[in-house]
Amino acid sequence: MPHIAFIGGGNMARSLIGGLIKTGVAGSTISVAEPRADARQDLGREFGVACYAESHLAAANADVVVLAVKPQIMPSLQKEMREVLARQHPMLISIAAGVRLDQLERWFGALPIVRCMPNTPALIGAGATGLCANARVSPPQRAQAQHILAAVGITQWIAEERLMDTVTAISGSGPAYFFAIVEALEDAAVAQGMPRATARALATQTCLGAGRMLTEDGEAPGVLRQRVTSPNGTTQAALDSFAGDDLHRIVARAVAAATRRGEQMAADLDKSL
Ligand SMILES: NC(=O)C1=CN([C@@H]2O[C@H](COP(=O)(O)OP(=O)(O)OC[C@H]3O[C@@H](n4cnc5c(N)ncnc54)[C@H](O)[C@@H]3O)[C@@H](O)[C@H]2O)C=CC1
Ligand SMILES: O=C(O)[C@@H]1CCC=N1
Repeated sequence: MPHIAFIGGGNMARSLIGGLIKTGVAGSTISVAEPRADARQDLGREFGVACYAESHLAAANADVVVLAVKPQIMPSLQKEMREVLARQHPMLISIAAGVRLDQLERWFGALPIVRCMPNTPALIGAGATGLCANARVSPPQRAQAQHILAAVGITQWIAEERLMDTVTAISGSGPAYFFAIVEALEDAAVAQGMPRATARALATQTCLGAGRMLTEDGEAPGVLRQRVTSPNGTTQAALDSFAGDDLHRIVARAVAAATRRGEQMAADLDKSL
């Protein structure tokens, strides 16, 4: 069993650890570095993992080190981690938005590194993760990285690293877009006089139903859309309204803004050094 160390024990690390434990990974093969004492206590109690306040202690025996801190924190880890990483030579897996493979190599050394982007549905085993590896990652390490992320949902390898910012803009941030649409549907129904609880229940279940049809039916989204749309019916009226407001352009602009923000976050890290 490889030993996995998580640096950062926040939301995403908790999701990944929970997923790994559910797939049968022993808590004793996982360690976590987390500065917040209450989070350390919770993780230890819930999953039986060893928790440390200092990163180099968590990484001491690790074959795989998952970097699960905020992007802005990442460069500050190098001082504490460099020695243990040089000794252990683990595979690094970064889940930080924006942060590029060349930056990770510069901060942490010539290691096998996988940059990936999961999302919060990982919490319930329904995550979507894009992964991208540097040339030092061996085929078994690639499989190992995929195995860790597959514990919390589907995985897709991304050949061109620049597209990792697109992954962030589509699936990393994506859950928030669907939550925003449910909020908007709910508000629209409330504006027409429906009680909020009823509106929320209907909009939420519709989101779940549409998501399940997309994943279980195997049909393209356009085909599923057409099946709802009776000629000259209610759906057609709503879709015409969306088209009039140029929904595709609205979505493309939002995705471009998220992609640019990912690129900008990495550029800011370059400047801050
Ligand atoms: N929240 C999301 O939807 C997604 C987040 N991500 C990425 O995951 C990473 C973590 O995000 P979250 O889990 O949401 O954040 P979070 O804030 O819940 O977790 C980060 C944890 O790192 C800890 N930390 C801070 N300094 C540390 C240090 N020096 N050593 C060890 N731990 C330290 C914090 O106490 C905190 O518990 C970020 O880089 C983010 O870009 C990736 C995909 C989705
Ligand atoms: O908003 C963010 O920056 C992070 C990355 C993807 C989802 N949340």
